[in-house]
Amino acid sequence: MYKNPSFRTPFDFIMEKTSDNQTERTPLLLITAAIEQGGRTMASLLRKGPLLGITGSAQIRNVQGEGVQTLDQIGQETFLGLFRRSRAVLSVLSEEAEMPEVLPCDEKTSLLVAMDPLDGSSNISVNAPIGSIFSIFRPPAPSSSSPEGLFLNASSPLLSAYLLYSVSTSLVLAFSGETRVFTLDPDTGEFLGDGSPWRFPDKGKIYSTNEAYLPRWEKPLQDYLSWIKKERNPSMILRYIGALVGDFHRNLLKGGIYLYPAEAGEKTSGKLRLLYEACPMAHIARNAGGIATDGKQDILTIVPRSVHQRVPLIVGSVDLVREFQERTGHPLSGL
Ligand SMILES: O=P(O)(O)OC[C@H]1O[C@](O)(COP(=O)(O)O)[C@@H](O)[C@@H]1O
Ligand SMILES: [Mg+2]
Repeated sequence: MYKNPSFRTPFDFIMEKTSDNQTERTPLLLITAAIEQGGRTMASLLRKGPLLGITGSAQIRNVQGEGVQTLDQIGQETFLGLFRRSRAVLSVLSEEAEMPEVLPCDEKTSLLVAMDPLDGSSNISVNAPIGSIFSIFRPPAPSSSSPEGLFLNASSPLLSAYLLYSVSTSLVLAFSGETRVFTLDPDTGEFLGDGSPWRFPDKGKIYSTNEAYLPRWEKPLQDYLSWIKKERNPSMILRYIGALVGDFHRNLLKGGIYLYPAEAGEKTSGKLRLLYEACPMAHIARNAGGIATDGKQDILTIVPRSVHQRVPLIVGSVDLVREFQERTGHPLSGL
């Protein structure tokens, strides 16, 4: 198969961006390689899906009380095993485990990984897009705190990534001021991209949200949705996949805004988890010229109170998120 010689790999990206940061180069390369390997494994399993009997429920509930799918478990074991073997990860926090797991590591500069190994679980059984999400943090100094303390005191992500398993498998990496998009070549196993930074396009017109929950939203949010539908000029269109990775990716490529706000009742802090869903998407958005907020505050400035903390998330193109903030009464300052 013809390979465009100008294609670049995640390895090239990290090498280029760490030319003046040799200390973190090795752990970042090892961690990125683990994410790529996990992506290849997951994509290859997903190609056969129901034929392998892996698209059903595992008949258990996770620490958050949510039903666990077989693929949630496979994702957890796959990525955890790869991070363990990398010996570059000090601790892994996962949606699928109550406490962060401390791993054996060689590197003096080992890093922290927070992950949602399988995002969009409800899409598995219907063969719709799903993903895996990662944020990589520097451990706080001194790094002798408890496993949870490591994550609660870490600063904003150093590198963020997601894998999207869909018509093809995409790997999106945000690091050092750039967001880059790579595609898995299933023949060679390489993730390849054109080497250019990705920016949210101007003038996006997509909004993505589960409108079924609108009756439980705060009034300013309901008014914003009503304004989008009846008055906004130019008008917008609704697209919702129901997997954060898929919805975010479409909006990143086409321009749009994703909303999962707080709700009255059970989801007073929203649904998405700060450290391994909202934070990585906020970091990827920021590196692509976008913004993320919980409605009042930039997601990247929120200091976590617990490792599985949930937050409302509004993320996307800068103009659309600013417009949302202005119309709901919390204009973002300094962004
Ligand atoms: O069904 P809802 O409430 O719209 O939820 C969809 C959201 O829930 C999630 O699926 C949560 O992900 P998990 O599969 O990792 O639990 C998000 O990816 C997605 O945006
Ligand atoms: Mg998720």
